[in-house]
Amino acid sequence: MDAMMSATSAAYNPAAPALLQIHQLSLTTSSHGVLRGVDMTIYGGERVALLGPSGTGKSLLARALTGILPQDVECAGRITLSGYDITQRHPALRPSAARVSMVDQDTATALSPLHTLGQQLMMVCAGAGQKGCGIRWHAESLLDQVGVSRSVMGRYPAELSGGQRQRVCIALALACNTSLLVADEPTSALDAVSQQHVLNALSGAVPPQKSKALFGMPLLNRATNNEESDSLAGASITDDHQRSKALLFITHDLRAAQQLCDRALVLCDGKIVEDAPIATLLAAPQHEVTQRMVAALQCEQQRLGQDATAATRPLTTASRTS
Ligand SMILES: Nc1ncnc2c1ncn2[C@@H]1O[C@H](COP(=O)(O)OP(=O)(O)OP(=O)(O)O)[C@@H](O)[C@H]1O
Repeated sequence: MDAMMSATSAAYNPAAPALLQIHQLSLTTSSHGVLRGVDMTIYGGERVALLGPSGTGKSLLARALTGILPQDVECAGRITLSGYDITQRHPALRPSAARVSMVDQDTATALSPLHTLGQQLMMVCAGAGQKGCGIRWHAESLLDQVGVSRSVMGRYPAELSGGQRQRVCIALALACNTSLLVADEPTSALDAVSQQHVLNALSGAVPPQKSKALFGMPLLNRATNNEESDSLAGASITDDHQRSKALLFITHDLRAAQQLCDRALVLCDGKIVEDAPIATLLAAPQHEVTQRMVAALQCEQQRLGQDATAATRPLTTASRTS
């Protein structure tokens, strides 16, 4: 029994300071080292953009978080989520608090063409513990949340637009009720209007923290005085892990990152080379790769006649347009 427990339960450290902590993560394919000692931290309530040139390993990093890496990719280092060590741990072997939901660019891999969207959503809701009539009610309320009409419940994926399908995938991710949502280029195949709907849905999926004063403050610091931290946060560290959600948004679209995220990480040559609030990163990029990305954005904005130094406009509410 003990052996079975240790095979299926991830080691838990209730004093872990962050929601997600990646320490010296290295991913090596049969041909080369993709990640070489990545360190990164995400706190509960944060919306973090992961930027970087094509082929630098952003999607592989996302797969390492979900626990489903390609077989030929070797993994070293440590990943902790909600206090659990999830390094190379299959989702089925993780406690629910340490699972990651993923929204991909390609909705075809996430949705079955043979089942209605209602069937698929209700199946996930049931798997996540909803019961009886609550299953349909919960599925429909998730569609409301991502701004898709409840009428899609009886339709098949092929009957929806790409943007609607992507938002249903966000609803599916929400149904899983995980603490970390990873969205890997969810808007790159969409037109501008659909992109905005998807960004709104993601924004509603991981709302900003209630108390801005606590935003981004490491929980470890909050915990130095337990009484004070409890009254400040209204919760213990463990409660924080359980309640707060975070978003990792992988994108090449700096404008989308600017709208949605509070902070950005830049991945290049196997490492995080820049980690800054998104407004700081756009105003004063430090690494040459970031400088190139920001220069490209400014060129595009000038071409479109927009103000290249426009302030960040974080999204706070999801639209209800279908
Ligand atoms: N299953 C695999 N087996 C071997 N190599 C792989 C595998 N998947 C990805 N790679 C390699 O890993 C590297 C990183 O790929 P990845 O898709 O993570 O990059 P990315 O930063 O997400 O790129 P993009 O921004 O273009 O999506 C690439 O060199 C890619 O060829």
